[in-house]
Amino acid sequence: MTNDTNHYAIVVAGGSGTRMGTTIPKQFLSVNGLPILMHSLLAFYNSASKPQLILALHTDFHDYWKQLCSTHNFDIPHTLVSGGETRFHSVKAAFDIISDTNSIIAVHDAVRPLILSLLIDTAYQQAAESGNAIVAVKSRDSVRQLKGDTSVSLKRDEIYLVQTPQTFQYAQLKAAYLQAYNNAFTDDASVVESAGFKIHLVEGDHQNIKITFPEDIAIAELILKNRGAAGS
Ligand SMILES: Nc1ccn([C@@H]2O[C@H](COP(=O)(O)OP(=O)(O)OP(=O)(O)O)[C@@H](O)[C@H]2O)c(=O)n1
Ligand SMILES: C[C@](O)(CO)[C@H](O)COP(=O)(O)O
Repeated sequence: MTNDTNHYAIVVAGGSGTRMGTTIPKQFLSVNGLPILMHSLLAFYNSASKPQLILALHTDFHDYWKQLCSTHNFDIPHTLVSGGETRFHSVKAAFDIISDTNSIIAVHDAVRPLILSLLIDTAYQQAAESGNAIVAVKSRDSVRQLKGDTSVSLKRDEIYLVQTPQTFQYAQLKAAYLQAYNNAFTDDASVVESAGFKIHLVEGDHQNIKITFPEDIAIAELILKNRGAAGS
């Protein structure tokens, strides 16, 4: 990678949030007075890597998003694309508008609003060196794997729980997202691995939670409050 490598961030927000169970998809819910999705975009905007932002949103919510931006005076530059049927299809739709083959691209769940800008920068740096960088944390719990009607203990030091951002050199994502969709693709690392690339983990942050269930909103607010108190 050369010094003129450009950074992009694909923020995927095309889901419907069925497990959250709210009328409005969870990425629009408020955490500390700001929609979850805006926290995520701000983390990338405030990073030293200064990526160009691409936001994948279901077409039905484009006007709603524009209204929210106006309400919150949210004027961070970003390109809006239409999300797809699954996360895979949303990532693909966003990736398809990138033509810069010398770029490094981070893919991030809009619903991980607590991502730290410093970790984003580490991920871009590591992807520049290794081809990709997948943010993940070591399991803090003991882990067992079901095997038929019994279970076996696994070495927890060898178990990583995968988060986002997941960051890649352009060529890896290009090859990966040419593949047909497979429901074993639960994240970008699984898609890129299936295209034949070795996956590189970088140490993540246990506070980089994914907002999935209602209680996650309260947890996120508490973490932000503690961060604010620590910074004051
Ligand atoms: N068709 C889809 C499905 C998911 N996502 C995004 O992928 C991220 C992780 O997905 P998840 O937490 O599973 O979100 P939902 O699919 O919305 O949630 P649920 O599975 O509970 O319906 C979210 O930011 C979500 O908006 C997306 O961009 N397009
Ligand atoms: C991409 C991801 O957030 C990594 O942990 C996760 O795989 C998304 O899974 P979900 O089933 O869409 O919540």
